[in-house]
Amino acid sequence: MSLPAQLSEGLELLGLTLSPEIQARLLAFLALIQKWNQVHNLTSVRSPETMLVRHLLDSLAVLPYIGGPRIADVGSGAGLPGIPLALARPDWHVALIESNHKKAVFLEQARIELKLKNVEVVAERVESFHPKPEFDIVISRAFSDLVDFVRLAGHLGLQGSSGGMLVAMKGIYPHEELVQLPAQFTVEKILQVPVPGLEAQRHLVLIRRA
Ligand SMILES: C[S@@+](CC[C@H](N)C(=O)[O-])C[C@H]1O[C@@H](n2cnc3c(N)ncnc32)[C@H](O)[C@@H]1O
Repeated sequence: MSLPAQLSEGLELLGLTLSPEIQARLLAFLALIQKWNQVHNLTSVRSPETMLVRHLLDSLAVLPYIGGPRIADVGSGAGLPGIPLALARPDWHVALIESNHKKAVFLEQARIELKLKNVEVVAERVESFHPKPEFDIVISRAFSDLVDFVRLAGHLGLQGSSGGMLVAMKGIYPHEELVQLPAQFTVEKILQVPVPGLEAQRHLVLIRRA
């Protein structure tokens, strides 16, 4: 199956309707990661078909469970899940927070090449970033355990009265990490999210201030 056909089938299975133009831009993002991967090690995933599942569909699978309009992607790496979310929801503002210089340069290049007007690249450590207003959703994938996530990034969305939420994208159900969560945070929901073509499990942990 061609890559565009694989993407449109995956989106259909996720129940997402994205225009042909947005689908083409999602594939352009994958092509950009592949190009940079030849020189810089942005991701260990090499095949475009596997990247499509593990990077695009996995990122987009969270869409039904989150709302905008202000999203922070903590430890964004190659822009995951932030860039697919920004492409799929042009009316949201997405901040990609990444402390590694080489990866932040890639993110800036992706922002320019993909003409992502709704993306901001924050090339610093998340704990030093104190934006106003806060974010509605603070999301991370493969960033840290839950305790460090709330410790380092909680201030981005849970300080004020805005009712922000932290969303951790986890693999298997994170029993041990949940037990260690400080009492000032409460787990609102844990959802098992199916990702088309992904064998591994994906859980979303939704956290609010207690
Ligand atoms: C394992 S990668 C995950 C990247 C991406 N989220 C993904 O799922 O492919 C974790 C990223 O977090 C970044 N990172 C680690 N500590 C950070 C911090 N304190 N502030 C911002 N970024 C950080 C690292 O540079 C790295 O790119």
